[in-house]
Amino acid sequence: MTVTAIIVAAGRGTRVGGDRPKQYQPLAGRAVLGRTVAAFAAHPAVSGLVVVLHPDDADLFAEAVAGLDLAAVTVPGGATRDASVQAGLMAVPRGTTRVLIHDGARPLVAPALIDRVIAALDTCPGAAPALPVTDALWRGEGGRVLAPHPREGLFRAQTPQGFHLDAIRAAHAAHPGGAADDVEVALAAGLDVAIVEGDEDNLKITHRQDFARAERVLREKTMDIRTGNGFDVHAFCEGDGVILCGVKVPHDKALKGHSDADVGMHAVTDAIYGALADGDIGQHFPPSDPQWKGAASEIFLKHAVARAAERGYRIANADLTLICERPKIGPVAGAMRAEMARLMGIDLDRISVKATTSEQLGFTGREEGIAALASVTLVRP
Ligand SMILES: Nc1ccn([C@@H]2O[C@H](COP(=O)(O)OP(=O)(O)OP(=O)(O)O)[C@@H](O)[C@H]2O)c(=O)n1
Ligand SMILES: C[C@](O)(CO)[C@H](O)COP(=O)(O)O
Repeated sequence: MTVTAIIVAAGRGTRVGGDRPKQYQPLAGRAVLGRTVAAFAAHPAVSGLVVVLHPDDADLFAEAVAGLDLAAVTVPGGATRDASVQAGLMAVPRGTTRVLIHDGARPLVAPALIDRVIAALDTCPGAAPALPVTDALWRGEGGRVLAPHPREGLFRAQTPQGFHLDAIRAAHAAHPGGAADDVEVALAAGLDVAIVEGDEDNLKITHRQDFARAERVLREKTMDIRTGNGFDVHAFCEGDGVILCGVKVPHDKALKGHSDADVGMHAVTDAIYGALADGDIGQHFPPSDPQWKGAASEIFLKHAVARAAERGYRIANADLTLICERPKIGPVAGAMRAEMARLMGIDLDRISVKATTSEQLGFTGREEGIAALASVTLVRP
């Protein structure tokens, strides 16, 4: 079984309008047709690709698929959709036994939907995705409802519509033309067509507002949640206080470091870089660089927060644990949270600062320094 996808894209997109046909207009930064072609090119069960183009669109097509490693045949389409499908059917590579006929204007087709159509062709000469009609239906005229229309047994047809090649070629050859889709052509030839489960996201860009709908779907699909962790240690030295989370805490020692040695803020900063897979503080602010000597650590934190925002992430929450016998953190934890929330531009209930001793064990137990451990979650909606 060798499957070829035929993507029909020779229409003019008159209902959408614009300076170029809808399939060449950008959808979240990438041409509609570039997305459609990429979906089939990446599908492991699809070995051939035929794209049916309007004769005027060669340059637009080249631009739409630039950067894709594509082995596609392109052919000129006709004046109607079914004429374009017929042109595609004549151009499929030798050895093709099954074809998937798909609208170039349906860029959000999912691999699982393609799988369902291909699987159904094992037992039927035709298979197409569809969704049952769930709204009530009426017939209407002149802005008035004439009568309800029964919706039982009604489906909304989608593509790709799959067929055994010889059967659909013969069906198209015998059809007078004017069919809405290839299932209509197949049925006219007496072919059996299986209905497979469609997908609400597999919408067809038909009107201008469909771009906004498709962008919403894409945003949902690209939602990203990341977590990062950070760990830091600073040793005590002579002094009269430490800076923790931007708050000066009185103590009989200070923390030693190239910057202000704010161990808590460093751990949170590294957790943000970690979630972004974007290195660590030492990489962005090398200790060998004298300009960071004694620097306030909020410079580092604000840098990491800005890097996250640039990539479209917001900070969902940060959780910091300070490990030390002294100074006591409880009395100043509220002030630390408030300062961290201010610096990170997040609500107070998204930042936690807590502390533990190490039961007098290890270097923190011997009061040689403070350790800090942080987790951060980033969300890109
Ligand atoms: N002569 C045609 C007409 C349509 N199509 C393709 O068939 C698919 C479904 O058609 P439709 O959404 O109606 O696209 P257009 O014909 O371009 O839209 P309009 O009717 O608004 O002009 C589209 O991918 C379209 O490019 C085609 O290849 N050849
Ligand atoms: C083939 C099709 O996508 C099935 O829903 C649809 O019929 C083609 O688009 P058109 O707007 O009907 O031309």
